Amino acid sequence: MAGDNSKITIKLPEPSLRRLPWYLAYVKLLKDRGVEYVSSTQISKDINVDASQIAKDLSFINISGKTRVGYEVESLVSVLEDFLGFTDVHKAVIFGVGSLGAALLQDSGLAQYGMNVIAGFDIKEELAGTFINGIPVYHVSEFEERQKELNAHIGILTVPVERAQETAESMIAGGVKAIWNFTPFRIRVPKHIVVQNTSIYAHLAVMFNRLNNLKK
Ligand SMILES: NC(=O)c1ccc[n+]([C@@H]2O[C@H](COP(=O)([O-])OP(=O)(O)OC[C@H]3O[C@@H](n4cnc5c(N)ncnc54)[C@H](O)[C@@H]3O)[C@@H](O)[C@H]2O)c1
Repeated sequence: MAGDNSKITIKLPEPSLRRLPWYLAYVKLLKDRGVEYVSSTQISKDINVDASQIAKDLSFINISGKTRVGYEVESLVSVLEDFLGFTDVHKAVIFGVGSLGAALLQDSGLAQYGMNVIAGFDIKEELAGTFINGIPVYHVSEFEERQKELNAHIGILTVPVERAQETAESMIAGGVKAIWNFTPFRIRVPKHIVVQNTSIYAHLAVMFNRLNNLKK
């Protein structure tokens, strides 16, 4: 059953936290198909994660299955979305509106996961005053002033690697509390700032490595 204290108050292990969005994507599909209940065994079969692991992961959030029928799909969707913070609106700004930054501005998928990108900032004068996907792009020099109204707590970092540290610092000076870092640079930040490094290339290395192991 869904409870009302399902927000992130519990500290669950990171591997479990990483699996929760998979469960969510899967149960959302079931919901769209009109399925009412799902068991951990069924989830396990379809997404290839051990059933006992699923039951354990879901025990961290405030939902329990019913004997024989399993979890109620609709409440599982809403409890997972709520727990993962996808129903909150996190306001974000993007620094570096180049090929990656502009692609992220185009991505409507972020909003579905609770990330509302409200502005882009770049050093290129010609980008200032333009809009991508309806989102305004400003010159970086305007950040502090704009931030008074934007009040974004998340900064998405897509500047060239050699600009990463200084840009992270100006984001923090402007009130950003969490940085989603797409650059390959390991930025240094004060302890209270959350940093999430994301690289599609890091996943490539894992894939290549597994592929090579297959050949042996
Ligand atoms: N994590 C990933 O999976 C992934 C994938 C592709 C690229 N990247 C990284 O993302 C970054 C951007 O890549 P790209 O291909 O979009 O580059 P790009 O050159 O197309 O875009 C970079 C943009 O940043 C702007 N910029 C430069 N200095 C700035 C500053 N101080 N403040 C604000 N904007 C500034 C530039 O004017 C440009 O528009 C690079 O660090 C790259 O290594 C990461």
